[in-house]
Order: sequence, then C-alpha cells, then structure tokens
Amino acid sequence: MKNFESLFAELADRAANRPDGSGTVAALDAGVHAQGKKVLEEAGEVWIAAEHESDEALAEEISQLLYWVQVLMIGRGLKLDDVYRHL
Ligand SMILES: N=c1c2ncn([C@@H]3O[C@H](COP(=O)(O)OP(=O)(O)OP(=O)(O)O)[C@@H](O)[C@H]3O)c2ncn1[C@@H]1O[C@H](COP(=O)(O)O)[C@@H](O)[C@H]1O
Repeated sequence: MKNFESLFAELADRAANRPDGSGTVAALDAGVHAQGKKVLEEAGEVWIAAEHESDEALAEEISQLLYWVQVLMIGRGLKLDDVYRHL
C-alpha cells in the first residue's frame, strides 16, 4: 500500500520526468497560488467530512489533502526532511 513517503517519491519522480497525462505535472505547472488554493479547498472538505460524513469519506478527503500538501511542497522545492525536522 502507498504511504506518505512513497507518494512523495512518486510525485517527485513525476516532477523530474514529466510524463504525459500526469495530473501532478499539470498541478505543478499551475504554480504555487493554484496549489495553495487546492490545499485550502481540500482542508475545508476534510473539515466538512469530519463533521458530517463517514469515516471512509473522511479518510478519502484526508488523502486528497495529503496529496495537495505534497504537490505544494514539491512546487516550492521542499523535501520531506525539511518538514520532519519541525515535528
Ligand atoms: N493521490 C492522488 C490524488 N489525490 C487527489 N488528487 C487530485 O486532486 C483533486 C481532488 O479531487 P476532488 O474530488 O476534490 O476535486 P474534483 O472537483 O473532482 O477535481 P478538480 O475539479 O478539483 O480537479 C483531483 O483533481 C484529483 O485528481 C490526486 N491526484 C493524484 N494522486 C496520486 O498521485 C500519483 C500521481 O498521479 P499523476 O500525476 O496523475 O500520474 C498517483 O499515484 C495518483 O493516484
């Protein structure tokens, strides 16, 4: 099963190799402003799901938030350790 670190490695590979049809490549090309808006949108969907939806729906929204946080990190050139050292 995919996890936070393996997804980050996959997205970093998308950024490096830019395969055709990758949504991540399109998201990176859209820039940090668009990426930040998606982070905020997905965070809002997590909040709503936490209050009103099932555990499964909440887990799916959280997965999308994690994806967009990672896209933003890669867009800004951050590595996982840049974040981990603050934990
Ligand atoms: N885990 C994800 C992932 N989570 C969320 N998303 C994208 O984030 C958006 C969230 O979906 P929503 O339902 O909230 O939004 P929507 O209204 O349906 O879509 P939008 O109109 O916002 O685009 C969608 O555009 C999804 O494609 C993801 N896109 C890709 N991945 C994984 O990232 C990897 C690389 O993907 P590609 O770059 O597309 O190959 C693969 O392993 C994918 O499974």
